[in-house]
Amino acid sequence: MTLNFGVIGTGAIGREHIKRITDKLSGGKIVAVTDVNEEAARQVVKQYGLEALVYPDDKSLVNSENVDAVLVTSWGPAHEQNVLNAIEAGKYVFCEKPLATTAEGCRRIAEAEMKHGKRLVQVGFMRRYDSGYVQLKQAIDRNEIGEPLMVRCVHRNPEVDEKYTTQMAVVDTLIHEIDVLHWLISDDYKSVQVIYPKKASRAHANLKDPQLIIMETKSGIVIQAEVFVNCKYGYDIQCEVIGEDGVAYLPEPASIVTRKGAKRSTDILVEWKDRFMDAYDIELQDFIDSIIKTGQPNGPTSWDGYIAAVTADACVKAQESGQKESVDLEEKPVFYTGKITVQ
Ligand SMILES: NC(=O)c1ccc[n+]([C@@H]2O[C@H](COP(=O)([O-])OP(=O)(O)OC[C@H]3O[C@@H](n4cnc5c(N)ncnc54)[C@H](O)[C@@H]3O)[C@@H](O)[C@H]2O)c1
Ligand SMILES: O[C@H]1[C@H](O)[C@@H](O)[C@H](O)[C@@H](O)[C@H]1O
Repeated sequence: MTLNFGVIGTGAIGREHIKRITDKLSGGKIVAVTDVNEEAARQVVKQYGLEALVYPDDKSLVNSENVDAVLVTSWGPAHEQNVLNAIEAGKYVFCEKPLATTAEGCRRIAEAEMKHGKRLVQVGFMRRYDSGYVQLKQAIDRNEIGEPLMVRCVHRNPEVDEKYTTQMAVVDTLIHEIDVLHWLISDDYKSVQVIYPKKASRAHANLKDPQLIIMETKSGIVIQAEVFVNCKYGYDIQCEVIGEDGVAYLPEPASIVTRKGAKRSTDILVEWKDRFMDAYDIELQDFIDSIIKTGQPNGPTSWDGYIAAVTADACVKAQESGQKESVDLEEKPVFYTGKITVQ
């Protein structure tokens, strides 16, 4: 069986996913595309030689009989409606982060999915598929460093444009750590706090950058996460888990080491799409395979999207208040507690 995809949003990551489904992965085919900029969608069909129709809007694409699964790679504020339309049509959906820009929006998606009665949605939290994070989780789960006490992590981008706001440091960037860390340490967030260090001179006038976010979990683990989106030197993701008996580090991407001119050096990546290239491949292949084999997606759920959004909302509140803010999560519905096994 082939899973026929309709893509909403043919911008940067939309094109990346279209390329990987077409050229690298198995079991999926792009049959429909749409973008508010229709010309951009036409261009993508031409550029990648797709046998795909261009639809005038997301609703007509979602309702097309040819489309089995919808790939949502539009701007964040459009995601909620895109996903709700897909659920209403009974279609599978792979939605890039954020699932919705508010916790209420994620809740509405989870309600609609539960009402449908079967899992349809997977959220693009690709770090759970990154081999480095997977190894780190295995080390923690095998008790190799003892009980985790603290986590230190870094999320640095070389630069951002003028549209990037102080809030986006949380809802667009930290959201990856918010998702992957509670999965990594199998704990829930209790409170968050945001500290603004001295502002980087390269950050534009309205952007507070860098930011230090402190998150405390229910069991008392303290996480220090740095977001610095004008670091200039590269795209740098670091994570260090400090346990009772030892410390475990997220592996650095493989790179050759050179010795030259009295220096020993390794490269640092610059683009986000290169840093998690394999993880994007694996997450989308898992989406395709699990649907074909089990009739349901297997990866991060709408409820994971909801947890991330509630935590992000608390961080935004903390950005404004300067105080510690609580993370108030509803209890996970039974619908989202099971794990599907892909043979
Ligand atoms: N997982 C990751 O690491 C990762 C990386 C990059 C982007 N993203 C997420 O993917 C999404 C897209 O990001 P991007 O960098 O590709 O942005 P982008 O601006 O390059 O592309 C977005 C595209 O969506 C189109 N669009 C917007 N609203 C639409 C709508 N309602 N219907 C149809 N088309 C619409 C735009 O015209 C644009 O072509 C964002 O939510 C972003 O956070 C995730
Ligand atoms: O949308 C991008 C993407 O999610 C990257 O992984 C992150 O590093 C950037 O900060 C964000 O703007």
